[in-house]
Order: sequence, then structure tokens, then C-alpha cells
Amino acid sequence: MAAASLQCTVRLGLCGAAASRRTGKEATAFALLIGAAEPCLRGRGRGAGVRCQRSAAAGAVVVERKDRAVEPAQEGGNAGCAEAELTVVMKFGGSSVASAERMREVADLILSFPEERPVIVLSAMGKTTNKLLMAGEKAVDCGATNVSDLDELTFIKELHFGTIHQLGLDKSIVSGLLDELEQLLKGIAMMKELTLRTRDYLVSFGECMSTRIFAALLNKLGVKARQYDAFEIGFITTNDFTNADILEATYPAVAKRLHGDWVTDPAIPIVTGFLGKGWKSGAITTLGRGGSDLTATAIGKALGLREIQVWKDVDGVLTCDPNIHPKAKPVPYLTFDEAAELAYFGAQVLHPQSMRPAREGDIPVRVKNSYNRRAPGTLITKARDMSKTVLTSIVLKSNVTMLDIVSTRMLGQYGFLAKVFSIFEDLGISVDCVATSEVSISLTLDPSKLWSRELIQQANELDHVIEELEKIAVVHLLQHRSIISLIGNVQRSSLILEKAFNVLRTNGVNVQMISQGASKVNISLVVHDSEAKQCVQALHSAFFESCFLPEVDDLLQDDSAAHSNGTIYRH
Ligand SMILES: Nc1ncnc2c1ncn2[C@@H]1O[C@H](COP(=O)(O)OP(=O)(O)O)[C@@H](O)[C@H]1O
Ligand SMILES: N[C@@H](CC(=O)OP(=O)(O)O)C(=O)O
Repeated sequence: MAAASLQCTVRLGLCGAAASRRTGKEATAFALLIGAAEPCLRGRGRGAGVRCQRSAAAGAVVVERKDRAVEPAQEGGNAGCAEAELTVVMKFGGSSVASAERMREVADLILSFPEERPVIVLSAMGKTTNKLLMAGEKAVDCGATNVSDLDELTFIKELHFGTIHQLGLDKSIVSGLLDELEQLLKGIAMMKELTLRTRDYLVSFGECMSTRIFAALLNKLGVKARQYDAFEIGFITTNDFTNADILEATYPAVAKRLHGDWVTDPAIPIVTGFLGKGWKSGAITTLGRGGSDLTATAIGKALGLREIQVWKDVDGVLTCDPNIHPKAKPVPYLTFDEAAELAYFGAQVLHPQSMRPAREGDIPVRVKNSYNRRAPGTLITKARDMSKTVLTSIVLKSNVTMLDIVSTRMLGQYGFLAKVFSIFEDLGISVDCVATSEVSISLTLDPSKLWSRELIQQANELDHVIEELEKIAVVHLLQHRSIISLIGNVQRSSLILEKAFNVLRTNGVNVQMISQGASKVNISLVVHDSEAKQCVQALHSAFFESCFLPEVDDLLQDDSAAHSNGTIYRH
């Protein structure tokens, strides 16, 4: 087999998003703070409605998804129950709401589905989040008197006031927030410090403004809409500023608020994506870049909605990042597992944690293009027919740190592995891919965990990890590595690997580690950063653009089924 001819050390191991997910210890503690003592709410809907009932054990409100109509509640507090429940959540990213024109388009898009009663989740307009972060960085050094002249602040003011003007709305919708933003930047300038906590407060202005503008637009168009700041309606998170995770208590709290308001006074909810409230600090947190996807799936689960739609600027999830390869094509169907691996291993199109609530609530996610409504997009569900599937998508995660750890045999094999992982646990560092032999272990570290910390801290942390590991092992630190993840049907791993290694050998690429996902949908290859893009392009050409896949052709005798499944594309 082709792999055998490689002149490099190739290790086989396990990888998977599940391996490094947070456990959220705080969730249980917080459950007592929220959602208790609520009268039973019941709705009835055309499709999936919600039913909230009190859990006898914990006193918390439990939300169940209902696939058929539910009788109105007998108990009180529900007199104004709306005839029709909320049906879908529609999330629009920054590119979808980047200008006044785009906001009008999105309003038109929403209204083109009169049969739906949507919850809308919005990100900040266009590049607002980046500009806010840049303004914060500059404010640290520029002096309080110069803050008003920061280019980024001027850009943000012009974008939001300009949009309001073009939409014929009232300036007061955002003027208070913009004043507050300027005050905050002055505070940062005075303190000469931008903490992670302040950073989250700073970027929250983006979503707070976009949602207010959009709600005002819908109201102006005669469609009753109500704006919500997620951190005020029960989005409770861990206290990991810039990378917080939603706690369980969020679901009943959000269901209670959105459902409660809807039944008493129906209006389309317009919710800020990306934001939450730290359960301990009470301060605004953010869910990591691209976190509005997670807000949307959390609302879908909380309300037991029929579908979660995430509207982007691409025709769905593609066979690879279109910035790496312009011939990337839409993938019509994915499972939650495939989408989660794809997102976790670097596909920017979905937030890494966003599939979790959808999977838990078993709510289909549809990725659509707000610039091309007719494109079918990608439908993500619990299961799909994988029998004809070989490869679905190729994902690249760059600038990864890899460690080769060889035991000095001071500890037995069990003790060695346990000790290695306890060091990572103690330092709160997640591991992406792992490959082990009897006396050695190779692994890659989750860069997002390191990115969320200051550079100086990162260096210290790595030094500290290595120092600890060197007590029991010889450690090699390998930086500037990339993980290329082949998302597909690992049942066909021989076929995938044979073809992949043929391509890599032809391109003279040295694979430094292989890791096959426990999730059964992912094989990851670690290569040097400098070769990674070229590898992805070559792999994409081989798997998705060529028509010379004899083995695949054998597998795909039913060609039409393969096309409807959409995994192998041929010209
Ligand atoms: N496999 C992929 N499929 C689709 N888009 C991808 C993929 N990998 C990276 N992308 C990038 O993700 C972008 C969409 O994600 P994002 O910018 O977060 O959207 P939004 O801001 O609209 O939520 C696309 O414009 C594309 O450049
Ligand atoms: N505005 C935030 C949150 C977000 O989800 O944005 P987008 O949907 O545009 O990726 C960010 O830029 O990260």
C-alpha cells in the first residue's frame, strides 16, 4: 500500500472533537440559580412546539421537543397562549448584514417565508468585531485624548449611523451605545490595559447595535419585532472570557423568556448572537469567534424548534475552504458528527461547538447562502446514508503545535499515559490529535485554547508543559504544523488513505502523524505548515475533481444515488 513507501515516521492514533470538549462543572451549581419556580408553559404548534415543565428533582424548568400538537396547559399563567408557536431559528452572519442594503435583503428574505415564525439571531455588521478589537488594542497606547480620532471608531460610527440614515431610522437607536463605546475606549486608554473581560464587553457593542437596527427596520416595515440582548435573557456561560461555553441552565431560561414573551405579546425575537453572561462574574462573555452559530443552535434546542438555519455568504458547507481552493463545491448532506469534526478541525463556516445543542435536541441544521437564496445549501442531521460516501470535505487547521513525548521508562505504560494527560488537564490545555505507541506519544495541542491567551502567557505555558513532561520523558516541540482532516466515511479508510498517500507522495510531502477519529468520520494528517495549502489543493483535485476513481466507481454503481447523496463530485 502507498503508505508503506513513505520515508517518515507515521503514527496511527485517535483524534476527535469529543476528546477535548469542556465538561462545564459549573453547570450543576448554576442550575439552582435560574429557571426554578416557573409555572408550566405549554404551547401547541403546527410542527415542533415546546413544552416546559418543572423537574421534580431539581426544581428546574425542563423543555421537551414535541413533534405533534400539545394540548394547552390546564394550570394557570397561560391564558394568552399564542395559536402558533415559533418554528425556526434563522441566524445571519456578519457578511449577511454588512450594510443597509444587506439588512433590507435579509428582511425581505425573512418575509419570503410567511409560513415560518422565526427567531432571528444576528452577528455584528460586517467587520465590526475586528474593528472593535483593533480599536481596543490601539486605545491601550494612544492616550485618552486621542481615542475619538481612532480610525476604527470613526469607521464603526459611520457604518452604523450611515446604515440607520439609509434605512430611514432614528439615530437614537444606537447613539447611546456609541457614546458608551467611546467612554469604554477612553477607560481602556486611561488604564493602558485591555483585559479579556474588557475585550468581551468591547466587542458586545457590535451585536447590540446590529440587532437594534434590524428590529427597528422590521418594525418600520410593519412586522412586529422585539430586540433581545442574549446576556439579559438567560444565556449563562462559563467565565472563560473570549471563549466561553454555554451552560445547561441557559436552555430553560431562554425558553422561558422567549416563549413567555411570544405567548403574551407575539413579536419576532431579534437576538444578539455570540454573547452571554458569565455565571460567576455576571459580566458579558463571548462564545469564541463565530459564536453566533452556537447562539442559534442553543435557541433551537431551548425552544425545540423544527429547524435551525444558518445563513452565510457561501452555498453551504463546501468540500474545502473556498479561500484555499476556488473549486470547492457545496456538500448537500452532513451528519452532526461530520459537521462537528469539520468545524472543530478548522472549517470557519461553523463554530466548533455549534453542533452540540442541535445534536442534543436532534434539530436539523441548514446552512444556506443569504446572497443566493435558491441554492439548496447543506442539511445537517443526526444520520444519513453513508453507504456510498467516501470523502465529504477536507479541512485545514494551521499553526498547530505538536509534541513528541518519549518515555524515559520511569513509569510503567499505564502510568506514563495517565501522567502525560494529567499534566495537560492541570494546565487546562486541550489536545486535538493523539497517536501512541508503547513508550511514546505524539499529540497536537488545540491552538484556540492557546490563542485566547496573551502571547507571553502562551510561551510560558508551553515551557511549563515541557518542563513537567521532561520529568518523565524526552520531549520534542514541533511548531508550525498543520492538521489536514479528511472528513468522510472512515469505514473506507483504506481507500481514503491509499489515495491520499498517493497524492502526498507525488507531491513529496512528509506526513508526520496520522490520527483516525474515534468518531468514525475523520482521518487527520499532520504536515508542515509550509506544505499544507498545496496538500489540500492536491487532495481536493484528486478526491473531488477527477473522474479516475476506479475503486470509488465500483462502490458507486448507483451513480444517481451518489449524486443525490452528493459526496463524490465529478464533472
Ligand atoms: N468548508 C467550508 N465551507 C464553507 N465555507 C468555508 C469552509 N471553510 C472556510 N469557509 C469560509 O467560511 C466563511 C463563512 O463563515 P463565516 O465567515 O463565519 O460566515 P458568517 O459570518 O456569515 O457567519 C466563508 O465565506 C468561507 O470563506
Ligand atoms: N461577530 C462575532 C460573532 C459571529 O458569529 O460572527 P459571524 O457570524 O460573522 O462569524 C465574530 O465576528 O466572531
